[in-house]
Amino acid sequence: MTAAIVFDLDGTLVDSLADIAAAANRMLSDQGHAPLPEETIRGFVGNGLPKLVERVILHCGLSIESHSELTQGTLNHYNQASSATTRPYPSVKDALQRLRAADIALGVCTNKPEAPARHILEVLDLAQFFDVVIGGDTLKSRKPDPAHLSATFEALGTNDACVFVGDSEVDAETAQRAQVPFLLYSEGYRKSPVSELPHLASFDDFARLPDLALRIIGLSGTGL
Ligand SMILES: O=C(O)COP(=O)(O)O
Ligand SMILES: [Mg+2]
Repeated sequence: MTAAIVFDLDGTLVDSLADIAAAANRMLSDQGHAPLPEETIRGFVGNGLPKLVERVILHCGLSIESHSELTQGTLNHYNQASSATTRPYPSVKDALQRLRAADIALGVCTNKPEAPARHILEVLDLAQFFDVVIGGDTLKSRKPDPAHLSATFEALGTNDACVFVGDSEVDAETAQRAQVPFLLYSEGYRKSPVSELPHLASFDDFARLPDLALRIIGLSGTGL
């Protein structure tokens, strides 16, 4: 049996909001539209780039007919500067190191397109920890479809002793539908109070994650 932990990316492993907002605002600028505040765009993150662009279009009163073109335009901008300011949250790297040292297989299940997801993990020196990265455009399914998460665990070669770690309503729903224990990182892009999201435990500091996760998957660790 291989124990495995799968992580969400945006708002969980990395704080990527400023680069996402910059790409959306460059697309808006191409359309002659004023930029949106980062806080507004924060509320649009979670269901992947096409959905984010759809939310921007509706918010700004642009034509939904141009959805494909504006999604491609936003992705082009994002691919040019996806790691300009994006950084791991504090203690993420140490936590991943500890989990790998405990022989846990690690994967990423993100709604971000796979290419920028892999790029960010490389640039931030996090790619080394992950055997599997499945993006929002890798499969036909994406979170909250539980198939996206199940496929990530299957690719890691396990369907036992699993934990999913994420930051959002979408992640909580995905875990619930896939029947995987869910750990909620409370410092990401969630819109509702922690108490309204189904989760086994929450944490606000990655220094706490290894003990928490190891205890849940029954290996060791010291306390929830
Ligand atoms: O791209 C998004 O909308 C969210 O990405 P995430 O699944 O890594 O949080
Ligand atoms: Mg997220």
